[in-house]
Amino acid sequence: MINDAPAALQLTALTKHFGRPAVDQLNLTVRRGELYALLGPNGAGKTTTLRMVAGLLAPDSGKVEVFGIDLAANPAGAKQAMAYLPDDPMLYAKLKPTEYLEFIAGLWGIAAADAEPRARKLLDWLDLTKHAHELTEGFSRGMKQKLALAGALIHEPQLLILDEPLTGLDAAAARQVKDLLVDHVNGGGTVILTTHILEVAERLAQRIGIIEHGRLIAEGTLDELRSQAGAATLEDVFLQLTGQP
Ligand SMILES: Nc1ncnc2c1ncn2[C@@H]1O[C@H](COP(=O)(O)OP(=O)(O)OP(=O)(O)O)[C@@H](O)[C@H]1O
Repeated sequence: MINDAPAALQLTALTKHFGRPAVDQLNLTVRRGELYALLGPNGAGKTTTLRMVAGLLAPDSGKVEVFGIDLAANPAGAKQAMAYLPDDPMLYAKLKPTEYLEFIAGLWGIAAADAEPRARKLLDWLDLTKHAHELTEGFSRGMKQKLALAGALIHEPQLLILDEPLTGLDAAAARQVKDLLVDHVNGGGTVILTTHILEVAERLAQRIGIIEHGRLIAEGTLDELRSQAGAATLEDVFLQLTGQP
């Protein structure tokens, strides 16, 4: 049962101000084996939250724990267990996908003999094998997004943290990425993602959190959210809770 599973990610009173609060005393738990969708209007604090979880932005206060490891006390240990895919991933234009993945694997200290089959499997999975020998500078946005995802997965992290992973992907690419995420969770892994595509949250997430002004204003399964709000669809729940017309 997911509800009884230990926490993969635990945020306690996480806070970040940029002049005004972007993330405000945020408490959030994602259980092991869960796909958790974090929704919120523009500027709600989703990306700021994920960047703090990934260790790219220091919180003003509060705590991030990844599988019980305190990110501030043991950043290397916490980061080993997770992967972060930003919404505008950076690739190296002059590398080919295989070279890129081997380079990232090298940063994680993965031996070439282990990295090579993993890279091959990921490229295959994301339908990039036919582009394996092309420079990434010629890649479309969707191809770059998929390669960045492969790079995030190369060290076989248990926790995937994904900021808008499906934006800009065509239907086939979106399906590949969704299948990969579902597969990760079915294999015992954990995913937290942000999305503005409510259908993605409805179809993929075991639990959904809605954040506004840096605070969690609702959380639950799709059915729980619908019945709490007395609304028929997630879109109705979302617009009702975030006070949008
Ligand atoms: N580096 C920064 N400097 C100043 N303000 C920032 C910075 N990063 C984020 N903010 C502010 O923090 C707030 C939260 O932004 P954040 O990007 O986390 O929102 P979001 O929920 O991811 O929004 P979106 O859905 O539009 O991507 C916003 O008011 C934003 O302007």
